Amino acid sequence: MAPKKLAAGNWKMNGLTASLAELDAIAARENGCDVLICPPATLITAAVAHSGEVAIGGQDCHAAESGAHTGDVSAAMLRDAGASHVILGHSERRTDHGETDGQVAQKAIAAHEAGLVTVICIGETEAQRDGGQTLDVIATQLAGSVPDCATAANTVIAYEPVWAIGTGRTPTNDQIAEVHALIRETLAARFSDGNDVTLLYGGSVKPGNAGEIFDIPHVNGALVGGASLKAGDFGPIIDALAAA
Ligand SMILES: O=C(CO)COP(=O)(O)O
Repeated sequence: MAPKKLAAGNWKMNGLTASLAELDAIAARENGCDVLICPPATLITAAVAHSGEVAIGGQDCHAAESGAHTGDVSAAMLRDAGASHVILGHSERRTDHGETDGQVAQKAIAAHEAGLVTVICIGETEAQRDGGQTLDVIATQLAGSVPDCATAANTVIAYEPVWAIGTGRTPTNDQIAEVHALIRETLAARFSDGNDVTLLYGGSVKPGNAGEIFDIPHVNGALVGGASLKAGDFGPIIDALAAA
């Protein structure tokens, strides 16, 4: 089995009911590869009714099944709302909420138990890249954030350099290739089906740079923020992936 291609959109804290028109437009296309949209939790149930072949995911979940965790959402709740995927360990959660690799792994275990596919995010800060620590950071985050129950069927890894998110800056193709090769090598050594895990790149992916990024070895798709909010931007990214 080869890794599946996946075009994933992370709407972050954007989207009201009216935004589902964008999802309708994506669902109505001939997409030619797997597509996932992760709207805010408030929209998941409504999004599922609009999604057609497009998968719907959450943006985070709690590691516990239920309990006194005001404001949090469990993996079972996401599943119950119709989600099939959940993003975990996004750098905005690692930075804003102090999430650690160990916590991300616990959430991933809970998500897999609930039957969700996890999209586990890793990536270096600008200071870490400037300090020559990128590959060490990636290796540490992979070892700590990806649980032993991960398989190619229940896990997707997204490499998102923190300094490339929402900035319009992207690493060079060689820099992306170097990190993706390390991720592939690490997963292949640790998991029997590690060669089949879908690997995404994320950070300022746009219609204009998507084709070039999808030609990089071991890049099987993208996790797209801003450009996933409008079907007119996300559609050409999906097409570039389908054509890659
Ligand atoms: O963080 C991201 C996706 O999770 C990337 O965001 P942008 O595509 O807006 O840079």
